[in-house]
Amino acid sequence: MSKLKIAIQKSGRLYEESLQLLKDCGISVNNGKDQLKVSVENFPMEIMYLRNSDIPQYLEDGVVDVAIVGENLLAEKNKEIVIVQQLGFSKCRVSLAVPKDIETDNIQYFQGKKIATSYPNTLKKFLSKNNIEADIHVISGSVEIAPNIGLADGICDIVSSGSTLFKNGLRETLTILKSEAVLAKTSQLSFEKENILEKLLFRIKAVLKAKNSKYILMNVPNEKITDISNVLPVLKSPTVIPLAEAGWSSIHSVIDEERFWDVIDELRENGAQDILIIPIDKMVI
Ligand SMILES: Nc1ncnc2c1ncn2[C@@H]1O[C@H](COP(=O)(O)OP(=O)(O)OP(=O)(O)O)[C@@H](O)[C@H]1O
Ligand SMILES: O=P(O)(O)OC[C@H]1O[C@H](OP(=O)(O)OP(=O)(O)O)[C@H](O)[C@@H]1O
Ligand SMILES: [Mg+2]
Repeated sequence: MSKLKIAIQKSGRLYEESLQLLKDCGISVNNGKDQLKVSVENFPMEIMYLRNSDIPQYLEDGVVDVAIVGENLLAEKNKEIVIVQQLGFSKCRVSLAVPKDIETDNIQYFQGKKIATSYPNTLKKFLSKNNIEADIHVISGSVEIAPNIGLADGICDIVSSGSTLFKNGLRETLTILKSEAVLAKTSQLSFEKENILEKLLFRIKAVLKAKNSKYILMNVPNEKITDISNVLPVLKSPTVIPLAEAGWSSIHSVIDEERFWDVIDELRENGAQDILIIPIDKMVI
């Protein structure tokens, strides 16, 4: 029987959440120490631990079938790879930055300048789209140090919280692209493997949907049930259960994580009491 070969990062920014996602999908991973290839007992899958930067090539060659990788890296390597699902973690951006005493955010600043980066293709594409000619200096890490040691006038690198830029006296000026972890696949997957991928994707979607939603329940006077139901963004219609105390009901529903503070204010204004918000483990709709 076929097994889907999935690559995840061996160590680094993507490792923990990639592994956690697979575990949340019910895939039991028995990590042997320093084992780079692990088989899974309860799902037709084999896991390979690889360097993030090597993954696009392995995907293009079909050495691995699918992988969890940074979207920015796929943009940089520009290979024949299909993004199957955005995963919502390791969010960052690839940006240009300059020493903090340079006041302009104008891209013209970079005309004829030297820029250090680990993402030369992304940078080249962006500069040529904006008719800027610059001298690109490729380094593989610690890019933020380059202006301080006289290696470059600016940098192009990953920014997340911005603290690395700040600590190195730099300032973000222009964002080139936004990135998050994605599930990507090789362009030549067999029918059998596509089926396994479908099953995996079904589970991933249930996990992601649950992560972004909360179960909400509250007590409501019966005459307010309609008002409250109109406020709640529901899947179908809310569940209404009578309480032992006459004239009161308990309303249950699901709301988006992002919206719940706004909704809670409206619910209270409409007479809801004893509001509970509970995390959801999986959500299949
Ligand atoms: N500070 C950050 N915050 C959030 N996401 C990040 C951050 N830095 C990197 N990433 C994302 O995580 C991915 C992996 O980054 P990481 O630094 O762990 O590995 P790497 O240096 O690209 O690779 P390798 O595994 O080849 O050593 C990046 O491609 C990017 O998408
Ligand atoms: O905006 P921040 O939250 O400070 O994050 C940005 C930093 O994170 C990444 O480096 P990482 O720590 O992964 O080290 P690396 O260069 O060794 O990959 C990236 O290359 C930046 O240097
Ligand atoms: Mg890094």
